[in-house]
Amino acid sequence: MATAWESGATHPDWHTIKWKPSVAKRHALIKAVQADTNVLARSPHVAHRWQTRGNRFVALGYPDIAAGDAYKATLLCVKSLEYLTSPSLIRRTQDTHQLAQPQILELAREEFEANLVDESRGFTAACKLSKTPLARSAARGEKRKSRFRDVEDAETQDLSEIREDSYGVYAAKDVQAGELLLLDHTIIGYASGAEETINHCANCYADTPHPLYAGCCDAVFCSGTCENLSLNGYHKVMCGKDLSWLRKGDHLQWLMFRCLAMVVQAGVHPLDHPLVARLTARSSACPEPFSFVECIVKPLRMLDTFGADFFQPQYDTSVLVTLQTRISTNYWNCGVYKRNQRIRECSGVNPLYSFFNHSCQANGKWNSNNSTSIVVTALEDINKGEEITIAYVAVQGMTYRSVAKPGNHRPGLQLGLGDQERLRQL
Ligand SMILES: C[S@@+](CC[C@H](N)C(=O)[O-])C[C@H]1O[C@@H](n2cnc3c(N)ncnc32)[C@H](O)[C@@H]1O
Repeated sequence: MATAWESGATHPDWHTIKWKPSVAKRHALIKAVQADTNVLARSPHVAHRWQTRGNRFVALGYPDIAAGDAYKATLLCVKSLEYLTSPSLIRRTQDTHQLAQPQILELAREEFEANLVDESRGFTAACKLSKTPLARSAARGEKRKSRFRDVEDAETQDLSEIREDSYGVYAAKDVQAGELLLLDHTIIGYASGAEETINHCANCYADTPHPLYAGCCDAVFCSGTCENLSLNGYHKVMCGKDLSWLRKGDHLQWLMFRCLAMVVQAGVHPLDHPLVARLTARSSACPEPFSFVECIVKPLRMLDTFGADFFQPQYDTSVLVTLQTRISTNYWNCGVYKRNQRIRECSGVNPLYSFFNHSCQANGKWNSNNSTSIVVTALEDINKGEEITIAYVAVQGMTYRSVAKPGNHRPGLQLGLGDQERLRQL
């Protein structure tokens, strides 16, 4: 169009467009179209302007002209997506969600206090949650977002000078080398290679010789714990759905899948779910690669699969990207070997394990135990009140060690007979 559009040059098509505007509305639309046309002459590469003008043409009864504008808007969107999917792009995450929820901290504390407790046998919890000075140096110069704002930590008065919001796991009692410290099941887990076994637990992927049947589909579980975690956590929204489009072996994708199923089934804002709200945010100084398909297309398709309306504000792109970043900051991954053969690769985001800080001279050791459940044991005697750290990187390799076969453990890692018995029961 060389000049501003003029009404009357062509006739409206009221056969295709059923709704006729009032005279006043028509005048307003014509003025708006002329203004749009002038703006487009100056800035022709703004997709939404073409779309807006196209919508006005539809309302005025010119669907053919509107189609041309809509097509130009589409071409511009495709072009900008090509730019946005460029592999050189990285995400500088701004984790801006406010998590001022003291109850999240309280819940995590209660979970630590209840872990491995068996009053009839006199077993008490070995771990507790407290503020840590470890991340202070890492946080220096950067204002960290508070997840547990307004919480007075009475137990850590001696650390009152610590302002950063970083937590760690501490010994709740004196523990001995080799002692079992924590058993942490999770909803957010995945294992590749598990399909080769006859039966594997649909929640934690452990080999399951005595399966419990879900009833609704052919899923089986290794224990009542996993059955509860699955059915009450995420299974209902994914049961019977076609998942063939999800790539096998892509761990982060499957962790996101479980996480989204969990928040949809719970019907809460993804970042408010207690298992997400507790996760530490990634420092904005550590950007991540961006992939249009992985970060946007797949999560939206997952939400659609679960029957969620992804146009709702709680599924905004910034929320989904934050969720993904939280997962990638807190997930663990390890290969499982049997007679030097890699038989499985497991990964997960575990609700209690995610509070352990890293040390190259760790006093604790983690093992995924051929499933997505994490077992933490003491590598040395640890005094009550000492921080329990683990090595995030499994330098020694994660060899296949069944808890039922203590001979497979490295020297110093043997579980006591009582611990083996406890693990079998859990
Ligand atoms: C899995 S979380 C560990 C728990 C975390 N401190 C919290 O408050 O939830 C991992 C994050 O903790 C911090 N962290 C863990 N070990 C650390 C260490 N040795 N020094 C500094 N920061 C550490 C880093 O911010 C890391 O991204």
